[in-house]
Amino acid sequence: MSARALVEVEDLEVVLGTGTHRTHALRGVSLTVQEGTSVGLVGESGSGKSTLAKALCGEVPVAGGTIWVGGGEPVAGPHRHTRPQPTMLQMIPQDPYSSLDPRHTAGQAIAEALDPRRPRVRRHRDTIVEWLERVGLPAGSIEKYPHEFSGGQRQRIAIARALCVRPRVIVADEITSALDVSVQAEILELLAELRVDLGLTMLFISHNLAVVKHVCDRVAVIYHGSLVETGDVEDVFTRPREQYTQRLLDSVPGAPGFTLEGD
Ligand SMILES: Nc1ncnc2c1ncn2[C@@H]1O[C@H](COP(=O)(O)OP(=O)(O)OP(=O)(O)O)[C@@H](O)[C@H]1O
Repeated sequence: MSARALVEVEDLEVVLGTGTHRTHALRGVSLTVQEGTSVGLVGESGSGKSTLAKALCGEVPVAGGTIWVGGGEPVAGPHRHTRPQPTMLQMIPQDPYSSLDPRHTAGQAIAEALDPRRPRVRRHRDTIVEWLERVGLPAGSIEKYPHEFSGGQRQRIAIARALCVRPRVIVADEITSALDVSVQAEILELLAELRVDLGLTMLFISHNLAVVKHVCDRVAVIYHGSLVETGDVEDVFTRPREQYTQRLLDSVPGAPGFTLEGD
């Protein structure tokens, strides 16, 4: 693992399902995420983006290859399958409607992340309020239940839950796809601010190339389970080397030179 790499994936193979539903979801994937950078992962639906995110979090079995998160021993590799330390890597879930337990208040949700063995709101009140405010929610949100929040507010709670343990790496898998277009930009703006404040390293998965261009320094293009092109986001999007990347860029309305609103 190179000196500043926080995530390193080497020759990763993932096979999902059984029998006729068996899919070779990742084939020989190698990827490095350097500390402090934001790497976008793009590719069409079914190309393997979520599978790679899950493999990093230890949520799918690895059939071959090795994953390191934060150096030291690999988290996944031959005869080894563990989850990264919560303080090393956290995932922000895609759907804030299903990721929060409807029976738990926002305060409880954050307390569970902070202290899974003793998730007492009273004990962690100050830290919980600090995180609620940091993600743009009032302190009074601590007593409220998920159904009392909008989708965007729920995603703010999910972000607070992921970041309150101060992970060094964040995996964000389509974190705005379940939200109204009007709040998507607000959530991305919040994530960008927190990333700078906390010096986070990020793997950012999105089918929206304009958003990736806005949020990421580097990009990796995945096609049928294999990485076909990796590089500086500006270079790859303006001078793609691979035909598949060009096709992906051509599928964006208005490409080339596509922009995000306000970009
Ligand atoms: N549990 C499973 N069993 C069998 N095949 C699966 C399973 N989960 C995913 N797959 C298959 O693995 C491949 C990669 O899926 P994955 O969800 O990683 O793609 P994706 O790029 O994230 O797609 P999307 O953009 O639609 O979320 C797809 O062919 C998918 O059908």
